[in-house]
Amino acid sequence: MDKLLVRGGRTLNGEVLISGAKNAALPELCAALLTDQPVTLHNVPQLQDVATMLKLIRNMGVTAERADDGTVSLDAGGLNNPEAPYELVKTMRASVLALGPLLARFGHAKVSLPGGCAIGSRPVDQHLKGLQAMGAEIDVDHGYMVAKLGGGRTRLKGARIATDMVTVTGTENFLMAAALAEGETMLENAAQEPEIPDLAEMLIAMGAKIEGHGTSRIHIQGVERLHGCTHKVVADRIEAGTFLCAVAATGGDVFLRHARADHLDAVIDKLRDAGAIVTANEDGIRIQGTAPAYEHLKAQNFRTTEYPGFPTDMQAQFMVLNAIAKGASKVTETIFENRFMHVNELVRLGAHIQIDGKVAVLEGVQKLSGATVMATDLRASASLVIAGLVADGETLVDRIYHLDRGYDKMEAKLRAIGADIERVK
Ligand SMILES: CC(=O)N[C@H]1[C@@H](OP(=O)(O)OP(=O)(O)OC[C@H]2O[C@@H](n3ccc(=O)[nH]c3=O)[C@H](O)[C@@H]2O)O[C@H](CO)[C@@H](O)[C@@H]1O
Ligand SMILES: C=C(OP(=O)(O)O)C(=O)O
Repeated sequence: MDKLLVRGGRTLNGEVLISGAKNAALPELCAALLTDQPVTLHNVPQLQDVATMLKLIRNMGVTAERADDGTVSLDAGGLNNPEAPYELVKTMRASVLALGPLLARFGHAKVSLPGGCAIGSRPVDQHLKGLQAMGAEIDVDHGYMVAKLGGGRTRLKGARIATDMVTVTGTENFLMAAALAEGETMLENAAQEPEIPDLAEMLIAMGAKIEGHGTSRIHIQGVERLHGCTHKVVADRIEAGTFLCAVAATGGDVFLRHARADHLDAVIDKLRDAGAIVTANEDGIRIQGTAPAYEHLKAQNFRTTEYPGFPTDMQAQFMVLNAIAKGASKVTETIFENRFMHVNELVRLGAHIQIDGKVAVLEGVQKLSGATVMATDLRASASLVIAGLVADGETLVDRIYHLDRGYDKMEAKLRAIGADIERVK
């Protein structure tokens, strides 16, 4: 099993090219299932999750080709097996995004329940509730969501859907389903994460009628057919945020080309409050920091919330900064019930952190010391890599298959800006 060996103590300098967003590419690959015409996606990141999603849709009968420049050409004209088997779904929760499009185009679908994962139980009850409001009959049978249209219908019907909480993939499933439904759909309490408007723009390019995307109320007027399109996947704000935290931690001067500062306001505000220098233009974001963090950064309290609040997907990475910055801080996780799995590993590196329910209480330390640590989920893995970059001596991060699920060539990008990091068996 691959591991990452990091030797800490180097500052980072230079330029990093930020890839397309995992959390936009995955729903957008599923959106191609809505039409029998060719769809081309540019800027698709090279990730394990994308490989899994391509496997999943090819298994349905979709033709999907990937070029080295990040272009993926899809043709769901021959889709004849609207099914997502457990073997593929179990490694990637985003497979639930196949349900809305399959149901909308074929009137039936069979998608394995994704199950829980390290960060929490992650139920899909809201997805089911919303699709049922649109006229779907969904049974859970032998671990599968078996969905069909009820009442002799040939298409889903528009509906008003108000979810109990803000759900990102739920909003995406409803957007895709409603695009081909009969009549109007109003999504209340919709997610506003930048990946939602990016998906909506792709659907509009396919002929969908959508208004209000990027706000909490999205209106969709269903159409009978969608056509092919070409779309460029938005830049990955979480990859960019991860590099921002890495450079703030190690010190240095790095430009993140293609990163969107307007998608990272909450994180950039906290970085500036901590003492890092962050500037941005339309080409990307520049961060400048000075080592050691303990002398130049002030720890920040923060609380994860839905966009535009502080993203839960940045909580673990920013926590490393608090662990090595001067002062006490509190980090509150409000989205997932079990997203502090990195804390014990950071403590093994010398961090002072205690967990009290949803709150992690930290006291900054002057230095971390390298050790073997275990990655438990995607962003926890990234936080351990950042910790390794500043720790004394060698840090070996085990189980990095979690990292490979969502970061495009992370160690190569870090090495190019001066990190001492290598992949070992
Ligand atoms: C592929 C993708 O885009 N993943 C992102 C997406 O996950 P995902 O879309 O799975 O996360 P949600 O926004 O749905 O989850 C938010 C909260 O709602 C709960 N919930 C959600 C749906 C439901 O039917 N029932 C329910 O109880 C979840 O357990 C969680 O506590 O948004 C999360 C929150 O920003 C991010 O961490 C993930 O990186
Ligand atoms: C939790 C994440 O992803 P997923 O929803 O794919 O598990 C993430 O990107 O941090």
